[in-house]
Amino acid sequence: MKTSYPKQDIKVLLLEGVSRTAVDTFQRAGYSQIDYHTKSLPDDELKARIADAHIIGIRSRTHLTADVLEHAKRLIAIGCYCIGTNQVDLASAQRAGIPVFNAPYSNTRSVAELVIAEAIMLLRGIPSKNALCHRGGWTKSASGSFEVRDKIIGIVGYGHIGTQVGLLAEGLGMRVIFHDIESKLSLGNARAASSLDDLLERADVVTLHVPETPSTKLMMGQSELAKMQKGAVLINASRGTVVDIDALAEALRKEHIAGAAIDVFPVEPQGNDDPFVSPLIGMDNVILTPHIGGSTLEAQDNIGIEVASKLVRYSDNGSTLSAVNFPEVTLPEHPRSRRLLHIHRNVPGVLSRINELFSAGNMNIDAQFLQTNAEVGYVVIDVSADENQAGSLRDKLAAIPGTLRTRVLY
Ligand SMILES: NC(=O)c1ccc[n+]([C@@H]2O[C@H](COP(=O)([O-])OP(=O)(O)OC[C@H]3O[C@@H](n4cnc5c(N)ncnc54)[C@H](O)[C@@H]3O)[C@@H](O)[C@H]2O)c1
Ligand SMILES: O=C(O)CC[C@@H](O)C(=O)O
Repeated sequence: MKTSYPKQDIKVLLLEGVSRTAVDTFQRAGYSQIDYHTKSLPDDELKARIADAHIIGIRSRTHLTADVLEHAKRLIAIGCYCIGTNQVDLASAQRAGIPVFNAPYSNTRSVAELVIAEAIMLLRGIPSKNALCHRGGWTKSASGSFEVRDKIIGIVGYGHIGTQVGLLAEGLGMRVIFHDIESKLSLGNARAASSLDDLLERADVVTLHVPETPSTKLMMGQSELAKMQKGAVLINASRGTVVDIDALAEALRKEHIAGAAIDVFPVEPQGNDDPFVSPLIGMDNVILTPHIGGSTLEAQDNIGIEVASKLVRYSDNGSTLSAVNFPEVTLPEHPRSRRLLHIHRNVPGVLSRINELFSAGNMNIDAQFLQTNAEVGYVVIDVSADENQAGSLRDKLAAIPGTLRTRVLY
């Protein structure tokens, strides 16, 4: 399909070693300018490269702050090749008329499998036994080792990952309780706890699956850790900001918490060559992993295709289905029409100004799609017009007060 801006001129910046399936997906769709990096970029370089990019793909290490987005003068879309989107200033992106896409389920199963494996390892006390064996020690004893069968797993955040963990845990004979701020359908025999405290007081394994938000920041602090049963274990594969890591280190030192598996940290290294620093280093009863909960080849390959396909679809067709910060519009193909995209601040009068423009030009609208949220309106207009008319329409649309962005797709 021919687009107003030739595809071969659309610059795609892919960072943090997203799967090569993303590159293949762009290439198959006719995009050839792909700037691929295996790492995240230092702030200065990120600002310099994003200034030129039309599409950017990142994982969790690249922070697209308001300041960085200020430099992104040509950017039309952002792809997070992961579930979490907390690393992007979603409100600033929206204000700039830039939709953000992610892969909401592609690594769910990978995280859930790791969590179950860690629950078994922690309840058996394997991390400490493993560490001691590596030092030439031998602790052949059942003391402090338990089956997971019939134990209670407490899931904090009963969303996509939390529910998968619950189902797998139930398959192992665990009893499942959960806490969520939303009312949730219990799967299998899972039961909602009456509160976070209730969950913490009852669970043998507490596992966290909440997003990074103001309400989850340090939600597991000193007092919450103290509410956990003595000898219980904690798993965090959500975000590093959710747990007060110093308080956790203290609870582990005091042996109130028997063990922990931590995949995410308040501060994570920028890349694989940078050092990892944490108060948990050296604790034998802690499994430390470098934010790889979702890092399986299956998950990463699927994420590469899923997010790249969403970006291609938006760039080629204007569809914003499943954007996380933007009005969602699913669009049919437009083989015989010019398609005009108009993104504006959601203030009164913009739509009537747009429609006035078309009636004044005596132009036939073949189809019109509109979706709004509190901040932004997204109108897509398919119109019978030649290339020049469409170009002049785009300029007139761009002049409407409140306009954030306009594009023409031919
Ligand atoms: N370690 C990894 O590699 C990895 C991989 C994937 C996802 N994650 C993280 O896991 C998080 C969860 O993923 P998901 O797909 O299950 O998300 P989700 O949106 O499906 O589920 C999150 C759940 O948490 C609930 N929640 C939000 N705030 C809460 C609060 N204060 N208290 C209790 N519940 C609350 C929500 O209502 C929702 O049900 C992601 O946001 C991401 O940060 C990490
Ligand atoms: O791949 C990543 O960097 C992040 C993985 C995970 O935290 C997610 O949010 O999906």
